[in-house]
Amino acid sequence: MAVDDYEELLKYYDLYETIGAGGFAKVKLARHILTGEKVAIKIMDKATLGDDLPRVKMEIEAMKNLSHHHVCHLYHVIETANKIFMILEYCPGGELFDYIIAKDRLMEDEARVFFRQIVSAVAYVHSRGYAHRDLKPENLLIDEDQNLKLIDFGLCAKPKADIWSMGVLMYALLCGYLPFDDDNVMLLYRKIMRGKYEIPKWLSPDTIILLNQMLQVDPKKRITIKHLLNHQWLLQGYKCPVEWQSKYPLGYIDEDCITELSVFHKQSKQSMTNLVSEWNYDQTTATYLLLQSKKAQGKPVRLMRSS
Ligand SMILES: COc1cc(O)cc(Nc2ccc(C(=O)Nc3ccccc3)c(OCCC[NH3+])c2)c1
Repeated sequence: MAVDDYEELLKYYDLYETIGAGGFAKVKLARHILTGEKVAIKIMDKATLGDDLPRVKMEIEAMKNLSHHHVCHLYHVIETANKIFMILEYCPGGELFDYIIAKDRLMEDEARVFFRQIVSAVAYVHSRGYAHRDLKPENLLIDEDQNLKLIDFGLCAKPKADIWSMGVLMYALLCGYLPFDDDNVMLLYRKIMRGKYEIPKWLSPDTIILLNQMLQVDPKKRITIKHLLNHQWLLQGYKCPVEWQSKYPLGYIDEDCITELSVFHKQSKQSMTNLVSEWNYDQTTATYLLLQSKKAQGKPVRLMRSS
């Protein structure tokens, strides 16, 4: 019989339009019924995924270990006979890529605001023992407060390999095009390995120094994430180094959210705390994290009572 893969999803979420369709996934807008919060749902078909299924599992496992204000949050995972649904943080500002194109290129002080957020996210991801390995303007979304959120950990792995990509990102922010580009893959590869790139006249001396330190062909000569955090280019206009620690660390349990959940489910606070602390990335995890997000946005920490 035709198994309805959407049955469980539709218990908890109202689905709206498709906002993105990539290789083996599509992303739909949705609303979490109990909290009223908007979310993005990445929908994958297991048959279409084929050999990419392990990548998706790796990403989901990595996301369960990442909780940071500049990393897009995973709230809930639903797996059915044919589908995998990842319920993700809502980032309505679109891609950084489109933002740069729309403005042609960014001035240094605007680029610095974004780049500090990227360094913060990557330093946090590395501190958790992961490398993103696919850092590019398409994988940085803007949220409703003009803050960047790192997405798509489908290529993430344990070794660290992100510094060079951040050099390419910083160049793209300041120039509006890539430092190494060629339609012919072999010629592109040769340009990358030579490590030579055009320096437009509008780049400041400090900018050129930092780009050179990140785009070093020899990884041993490349600047480390630790030295990036308080590099003079990132400090200009700011007094403090880049803060990379998470504002709401993993496993943190918020009293107000537990209280609302225990009242709503007519459970004791202790049993509610125990259930949330299992972090099953099920409806309980989603409801708790979305309540926490409401609190962080200054919204009432309330669940919808069926009218
Ligand atoms: C960990 O976060 C991830 C992992 C991943 O594999 C994919 C995504 N993709 C996302 C997440 C959120 C959105 C989103 O909220 N978009 C949006 C919302 C309202 C208006 C416009 C866009 C997302 O959008 C994809 C289309 C953007 N070009 C992708 C996150």
